[in-house]
Amino acid sequence: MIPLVIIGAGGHARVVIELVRAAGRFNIVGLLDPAPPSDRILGVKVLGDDGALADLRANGISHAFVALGANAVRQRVANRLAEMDFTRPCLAHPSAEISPSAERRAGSLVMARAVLGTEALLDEDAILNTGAVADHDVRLGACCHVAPGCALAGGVVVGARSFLGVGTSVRPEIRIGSDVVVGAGAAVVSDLSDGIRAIGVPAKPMKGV
Ligand SMILES: CC(=O)SCCNC(=O)CCNC(=O)[C@H](O)C(C)(C)COP(=O)(O)OP(=O)(O)OC[C@H]1O[C@@H](n2cnc3c(N)ncnc32)[C@H](O)[C@@H]1OP(=O)(O)O
Repeated sequence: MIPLVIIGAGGHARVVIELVRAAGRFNIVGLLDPAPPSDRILGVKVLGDDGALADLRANGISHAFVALGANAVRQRVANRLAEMDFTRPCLAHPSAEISPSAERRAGSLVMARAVLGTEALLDEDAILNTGAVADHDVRLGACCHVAPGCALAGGVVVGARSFLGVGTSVRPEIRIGSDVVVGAGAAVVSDLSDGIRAIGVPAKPMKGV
């Protein structure tokens, strides 16, 4: 078992802890969080905040995973880990369906019962959450988050740090830019440019944004 430190102690981190235990490859040595809800989360000790990273690295811990839901924050912490020469593993729940031709990059996460299809890409620190489907040739950008139950048809592209709310459906070949937010239950049937917040069926930009 490879020792692993997890950054984060919130709801997302709790799901990651259970996923790591189910996958069986890593031994969680502790969590780092500046304001944890308690000093133990699902039995894992909180060791301090990010300030503990240097000591952990010096003591031979080489693997770390960022379990923070906020996309921009996750990216910032992941960059710091990379600078400190930590390895960010790709994690996947054993019940996930990952095509042998799909590509996953450092720090990416595939939750329970999610599907990553043929020649799909899950870029660095991106999240494919519980039961979400990213079908063939989908490209999920760095630090994006596809929430539970989303359905992305073939060839969809999602840019860096974009967030697709729970149950979003996306038509084939659609391009969603970077830093986009799509509201829960939306149906995306036309391209969305960078920075847009969109809701509804069909998805339209939110008023005043
Ligand atoms: C494991 C996990 O839990 S992963 C996390 C999953 N989380 C999600 O899926 C959350 C997705 N978030 C949303 O859908 C949010 O509502 C957002 C981001 C789209 C908008 O949030 P806010 O900016 O706070 O919007 P707010 O709640 O103030 O609503 C503004 C208006 O938009 C409407 N609205 C908000 N979200 C939606 C939506 N998804 N679809 C349709 N209408 C919506 C509201 O009814 C409201 O309408 P009104 O002005 O007529 O009253």
